Amino acid sequence: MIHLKQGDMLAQVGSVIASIMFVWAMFKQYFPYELRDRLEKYTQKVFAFVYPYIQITFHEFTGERLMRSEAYSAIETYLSSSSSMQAKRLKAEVVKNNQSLVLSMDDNEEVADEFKGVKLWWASGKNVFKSQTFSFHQFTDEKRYYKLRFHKRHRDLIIGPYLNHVLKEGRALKVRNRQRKLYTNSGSYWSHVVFEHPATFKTLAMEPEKKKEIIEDLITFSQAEEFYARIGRAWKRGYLLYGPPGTGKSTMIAAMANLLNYDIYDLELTAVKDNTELRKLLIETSSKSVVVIEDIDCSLDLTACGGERLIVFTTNFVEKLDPALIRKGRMDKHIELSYCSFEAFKVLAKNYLQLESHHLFDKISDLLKEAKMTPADVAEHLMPKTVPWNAEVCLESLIGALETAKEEAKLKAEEGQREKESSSAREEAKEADNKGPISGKE
Ligand SMILES: Nc1ncnc2c1ncn2[C@@H]1O[C@H](COP(=O)(O)OP(=O)(O)OP(=O)(O)O)[C@@H](O)[C@H]1O
Ligand SMILES: [Mg+2]
Repeated sequence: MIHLKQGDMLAQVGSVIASIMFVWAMFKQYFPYELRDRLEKYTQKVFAFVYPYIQITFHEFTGERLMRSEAYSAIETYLSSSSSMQAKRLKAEVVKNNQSLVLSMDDNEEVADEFKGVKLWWASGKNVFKSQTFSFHQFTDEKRYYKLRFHKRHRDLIIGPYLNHVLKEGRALKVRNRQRKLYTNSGSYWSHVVFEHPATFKTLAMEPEKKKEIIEDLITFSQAEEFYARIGRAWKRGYLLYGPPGTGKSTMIAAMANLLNYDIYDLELTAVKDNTELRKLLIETSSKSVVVIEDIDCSLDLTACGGERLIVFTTNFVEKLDPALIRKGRMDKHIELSYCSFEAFKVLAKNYLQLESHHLFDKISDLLKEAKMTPADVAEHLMPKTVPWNAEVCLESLIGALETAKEEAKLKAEEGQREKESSSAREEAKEADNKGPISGKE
């Protein structure tokens, strides 16, 4: 209703203006210059009083090559949040691989916005051009735009802080809505697929304290653009994830990317010929991304890529890595992923079995202290095995496997002990042998 009224009012103002223009043209022909000049100034004042609004138009396509304007698309995204509440006609677009729907206002709609107590209006519209290229081919060209209208007394607030706020919010929303990508390299070229990994920190089996610390570190990094600029360091952070196979290193990388809404570049070093190729690949990575280098075993020059990147290395054998490679600055944060603890088991039990407690938990807690089992193996026992599904069967199966693992570990330890004893006995006998003939000679 409000929008219609505003439209009517504008139409009326328009016809009044047209009449004034006509009378003014007649007047200019018949009256002396001084009088005209004074009257012109006066009418401008009256005009500004009658219509005290400023309008700014943002066209969809700009520049000589008619590129889609970044400002237009940021405004479109920004308005999508308020327009879905206010506008009556909306356009729908599906993003994030058919998972979410983004609504934006349709042509010739108007929505109001408020900034620091000041009200302003955004209207969408389009110009339609018809062009005849061939005798029987007619093209219709539509050029869309947004028009921002506000009272002229708020000029400074709107042109400066408000428009900055709109562009910033719009870009941030776009990042949140975008479909993320998983890049892999074959040789020195990246190719990508849609990145859709369900892992989150919530489902990652790990001690809650350790998890919290990592999440805080990641979020602090992602918000630290100004800090890095101030201290004069590139906005990058290196993580080293180490631990045996199946302890969740790759899962954690997916959870990191999901937490920060970053793309993933999975760098396959064996496919890279030399440093020039490596540099090319790194330069081509985009910001807001995790560059992953799995099973790192050699030093690398990673100075080539720009800011807002996490670089994550993984290894199964941290003790074999060159200390120069893992020093802070290259790998700022070292995270150990290890065999399943009871805390980590509880996360898995909650995710897989929706169990917070169970009478078998105490037994499992004791067994996990004595038997080493990776979260991947524990998770395997918690997968549904019977129809109907039964949590106790899963827990019993895990207990059985833990007991076997404990037994094996015990046997291995005993065997190790026996080996040690027999080798020291051999050493002693050898020593005695060596001593024997010498003492005989004496
Ligand atoms: N900490 C964990 N939390 C939740 N699930 C886990 C965890 N660790 C392993 N898993 C499960 O086990 C599977 C294998 O784990 P993942 O690939 O992350 O191990 P990894 O440490 O990267 O092993 P590798 O050293 O062989 O690359 C995952 O798909 C996941 O389902
Ligand atoms: Mg892995």
